[in-house]
Order: sequence, then structure tokens, then C-alpha cells
Amino acid sequence: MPLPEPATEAGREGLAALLTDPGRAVLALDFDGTLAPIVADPRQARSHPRAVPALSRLAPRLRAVAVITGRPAADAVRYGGFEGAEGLDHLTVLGAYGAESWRAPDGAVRAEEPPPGVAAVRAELPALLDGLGVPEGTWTEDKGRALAVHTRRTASPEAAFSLLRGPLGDLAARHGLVVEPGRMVLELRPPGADKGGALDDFVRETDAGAVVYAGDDLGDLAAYDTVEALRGKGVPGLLVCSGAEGTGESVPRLAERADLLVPGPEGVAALLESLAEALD
Ligand SMILES: O=P(O)(O)OC[C@H]1O[C@H](O[C@H]2O[C@H](CO)[C@@H](O)[C@H](O)[C@H]2O)[C@H](O)[C@@H](O)[C@@H]1O
Repeated sequence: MPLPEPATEAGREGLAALLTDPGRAVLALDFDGTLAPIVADPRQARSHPRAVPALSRLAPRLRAVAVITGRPAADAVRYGGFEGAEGLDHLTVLGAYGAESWRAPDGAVRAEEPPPGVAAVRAELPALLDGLGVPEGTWTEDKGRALAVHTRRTASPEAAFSLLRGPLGDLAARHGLVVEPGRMVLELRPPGADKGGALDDFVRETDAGAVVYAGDDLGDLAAYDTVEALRGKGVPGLLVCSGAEGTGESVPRLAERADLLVPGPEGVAALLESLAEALD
């Protein structure tokens, strides 16, 4: 497939920088909705079958590749199928919005201690959900340093999301946490870390001369901010939005800022394949 053309001049510069000097370019990707198709049960999410093979071809040509995700790093590594994958022997996975990291060379997860508010929220959340009479299918994902309440498997996911938003915001605030809204999920997590800071640190650490970032959800906006700030400092960048795969769940605040819109994880995998082909 030929390389798609970014819609903006800045995006075209970002893509050109990667193609001209791939050895200085960093590629960073979100996991759910970008590398992995959205599925009803978060425990069943897996990389798109073409994603890891494409990354395996591409990664050895680039300065560095990172997956930056709201998932715990270990979950993303496992669900992504990244450990031991050919060509990914220098992959970095930054989990929990950057509060956790996993690096392929040693395979260990480094994580900050969760603040005490997480344990307090864990203790109070079941009674709060009961009291609200949440619909069947509401499901809490315990992420260790955060709790995510999912509504995708309820009969009316958006109505359940709206019902929960205020009370979960109050609970989070009482314990010094924040609510991170996502695709049919409200996550109560510690403030501080975000994907923008995680990407900025990674770009500095790798001394990258160009950056490509791909994401699909509100949590990716902070990484978009970082790419735009880097562009302002003369580091070319390309912003990719993984679109909504025909589910009607697009995230306009991300799509309207992207240089390149691709159709979901399948489109992301196709883009990675095209980049690999162009560099071969
Ligand atoms: O930063 P990401 O890698 O995009 O992770 C964000 C959240 O993704 C997961 O939830 C989303 O994907 C699920 C599986 O497809 C889907 O069922 C759910 O509706 C989506 O919101 C994950 O479960 C969360 O912990 C992540 O924070």
C-alpha cells in the first residue's frame, strides 16, 4: 500500500523527517484502539494480527519505539504479544500513563508506589456502585494503581457512563485522585502522570530528532500536546489518529488535531507496513 499523505504541512514534514533519517526518529503508539481493536471485554484485547509483524519490520530501522498506554505495563506487554517478538528487543512500554515502565532488554516492570487514595477508592467503590443501582454489565477493572469502571457491556453504555461520571468524580476527588474518561470507561487514578510527560521524557531519553505518535482516545491528547510543543522547538512530528472502526465512537477532539486519520488498528497496522516498506 502506498504511504498515505498527511493532511497538514506540519504532518508532511514529520513524515518526511522519519523517512529521511529514520535512525533519529521515535515512534510511539497507544495500545487499546490503536494497536489493539476495541473489544467488549478488556481482558480479551489483543494486538491486531498485522500490528506486531509490522512493528518487527519497522523498529530496527528507527531510533526507538514505545507503546504508551493507560494499561498497567505488564498487561500491555502480555496482551500486546510484545515480549520476545522479533525486532522488538529494544521496545519500551510505558504503562499507567507513564507511571510504570517495561523495557524489553531486561523485561522488568518499574513502577511508582500508588498513593493511599487508590486503596481507599478500592474499598469504597463497590458500595458506591451498589448504591447507585448501576446497570448489569458495569464492570470494574482493578489496575493496581487505578480502578477503571467500564460501561461497554451494559445495555445503554452511554447512559451508564453519564450516571457514573459525577459520583465517580466526587469519590476520586475525596481521595486525591482524578477521573480519566475514555471510551466507555471512567478511570479513577492518581494525578500527575500523563502520556504527554511520558512521551516528552522518552523523546529526551532517546535524543530523538523526529517523532510519530498514534492514538485513539482522550488520554492521547496530552501526547498530541507534546508533539505540537516539540514541533514548536523544531523537532518534526506526525500526529496519527486511529479512527473509530465504524462504531460511531470517534473521538472528534483527537481527530480534528490529527495530521493523518486512519481506520482503526487495521489502518494503523497498514500504515506501519507502508512505513516499513518505504524504508526497506
Ligand atoms: O491508553 P490505552 O492503551 O488506549 O488504554 C485505555 C484503556 O483501554 C482499555 O479500555 C478500552 O479498551 C477495552 C478493550 O478493547 C474496551 O472494552 C473499553 O471499552 C475501552 O475503554 C483498558 O481496559 C483500560 O484500562 C485502559 O485505560
